[in-house]
Amino acid sequence: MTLIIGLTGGIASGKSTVSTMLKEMDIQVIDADIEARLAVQKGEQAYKKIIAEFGEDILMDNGEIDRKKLGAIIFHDEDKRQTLNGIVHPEVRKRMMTKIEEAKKNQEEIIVLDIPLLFESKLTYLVDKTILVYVDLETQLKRLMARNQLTVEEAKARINSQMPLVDKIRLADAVIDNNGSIDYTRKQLLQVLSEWGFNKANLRRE
Ligand SMILES: CC(C)(COP(=O)(O)OP(=O)(O)OC[C@H]1O[C@@H](n2cnc3c(N)ncnc32)[C@H](O)[C@@H]1O)[C@@H](O)C(=O)NCCC(=O)NCCS
Ligand SMILES: Nc1ncnc2c1ncn2[C@@H]1O[C@H](COP(=O)(O)OP(=O)(O)OP(=O)(O)O)[C@@H](O)[C@H]1O
Repeated sequence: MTLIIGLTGGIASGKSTVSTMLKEMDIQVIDADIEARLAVQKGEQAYKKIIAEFGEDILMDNGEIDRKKLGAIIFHDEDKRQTLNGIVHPEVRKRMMTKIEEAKKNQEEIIVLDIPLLFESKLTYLVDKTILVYVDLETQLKRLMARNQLTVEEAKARINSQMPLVDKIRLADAVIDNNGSIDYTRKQLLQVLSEWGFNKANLRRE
């Protein structure tokens, strides 16, 4: 039986940092952000629907969607965000389901679904266990501004478009505190996996 873990958090809380650690342990990670990018490439169904809703102004010269422009719109407008979600999320779900089926066929011990909006989008039915990567608001804001070179206002708009991280704590099976060092985060991850019956030895495929 494949154990399916849902890895979630908030924007810039450290999901990619944890998913890199998981990949280093040879665990397959399916990343919703990557699937969402693929789903809106030129020519895809979602691409066409986005242009129909948002107009050609959101395109770059090469015809691909200008993610910066679309982000500036949807992170400041709840209705438009819901419209975009309604177009993109079903495609992301389909793509993830296909990958889950493949991983199950390959008899993977564990697979991890990295889904930022796991709780907001009520996708927990896809997974057996959930891990929340938690940081406090101050750290989240600081790291998001630094990583994406955003102003305080831009960063706050993105954070406020998601369920507060503190509210996700009670919804998760395990919480990893990522306010500290990367090493401390790795230790907690190994601890959670070991509580669920996996250790370094049985994780690594020879
Ligand atoms: C708005 C878009 C174009 C911005 O692209 P950009 O390259 O700047 O950001 P990226 O896609 O890497 O997302 C970064 C983070 O933003 C947050 N985020 C993205 N979309 C949303 C959303 N609709 N609601 C809340 N948070 C979101 C997530 O934490 C995500 O990890 C893009 O995020 C998008 O198409 N979003 C809609 C699809 C979606 O919900 N993706 C998130 C997981 S399925
Ligand atoms: N423990 C840590 N100490 C210092 N910096 C960290 C730590 N964890 C993550 N970071 C940094 O914080 C930023 C956000 O981390 P990461 O990209 O892993 O978050 P994320 O949850 O995947 O973000 P998003 O969902 O927005 O893509 C990155 O610049 C990363 O290098």
